[in-house]
Amino acid sequence: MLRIAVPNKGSLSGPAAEMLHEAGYQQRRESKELRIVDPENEVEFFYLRPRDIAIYVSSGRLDIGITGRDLLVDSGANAEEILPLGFARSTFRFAAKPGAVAGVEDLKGKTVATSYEGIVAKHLADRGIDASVVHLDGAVETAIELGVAEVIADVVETGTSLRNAGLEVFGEPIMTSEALVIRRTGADTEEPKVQQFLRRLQGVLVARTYVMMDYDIRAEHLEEAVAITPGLEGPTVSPLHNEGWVAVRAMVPTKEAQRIMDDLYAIGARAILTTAIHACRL
Ligand SMILES: Nc1ncnc2c1ncn2[C@@H]1O[C@H](COP(=O)(O)OP(=O)(O)OP(=O)(O)O)[C@@H](O)[C@H]1O
Ligand SMILES: O=P(O)(O)OC[C@H]1O[C@H](OP(=O)(O)OP(=O)(O)O)[C@H](O)[C@@H]1O
Ligand SMILES: [Mg+2]
Repeated sequence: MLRIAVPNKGSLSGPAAEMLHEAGYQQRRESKELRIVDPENEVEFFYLRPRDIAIYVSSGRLDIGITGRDLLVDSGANAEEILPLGFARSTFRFAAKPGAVAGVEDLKGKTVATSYEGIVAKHLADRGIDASVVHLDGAVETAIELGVAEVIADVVETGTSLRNAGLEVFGEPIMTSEALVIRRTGADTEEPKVQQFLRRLQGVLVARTYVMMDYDIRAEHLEEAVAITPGLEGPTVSPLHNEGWVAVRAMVPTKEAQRIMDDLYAIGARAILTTAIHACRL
């Protein structure tokens, strides 16, 4: 039975459970449940604190975990990312009162508050900057107002929390993060059960990012049309009853669907339709 760690709280937990559900796995019904068995898929899910997941996976007791890249790096655990999942996207950045700090080189002798001590201490050490790091559990933005630190390093998504606290980012992002599937470093990812799990999640990712596009076009414009919609392995082309015309079917990225429809229309395609993909195995 495959043993998988899933975040039990915070920004990762809802989207992770939703993705697993879309991939056909049973998920817990109550937020207090700490583990469930999905006998049909031969998987056991453990609901753990996101921060602890890399540690469990590195111990080898759990086969796979879902966590954030920033949490993985911060933990220093012996685990590696095997599939990025595209949600909980964020950057990790320094911030301070406007004008208080010119750049990272200015941090010498200052105090930095953060919940990600591992990332910050390494970032400073790599640059030979001697600054103090204070660990706080959360709501780090308030640390400056309350005099605990001059600088913070925290997760930034929209920047709203920083703005509300009257703070500004400075320097380059320390890292960019998103949710990941992780595995113990060096563990065999070719194992059939692991591969099946990854293929299912990849199916969800593809279904979320692609739509199926169908259209009719005169055969003499087919090559031009195929250049616009190359599909994954190549589009399906079928003859139409109406001589001189063909029907084309190809997957296209959802974000580009409207632009692609305009381009196809411009070269003479008609009856251009898109349909959602509910599940897929590439
Ligand atoms: N506002 C956000 N937008 C996107 N991702 C976020 C956001 N806040 C946290 N994350 C990501 O979620 C993960 C942190 O999960 P965790 O559950 O510890 O934090 P949280 O969502 O801040 O929850 P908590 O309420 O426990 O602080 C990290 O990978 C982080 O990058
Ligand atoms: O840039 P934004 O869109 O504002 O998002 C970033 C904020 O979201 C998270 O906070 P959370 O609500 O989890 O509280 P926490 O600081 O206590 O973890 C994170 O720690 C930032 O504070
Ligand atoms: Mg938080």
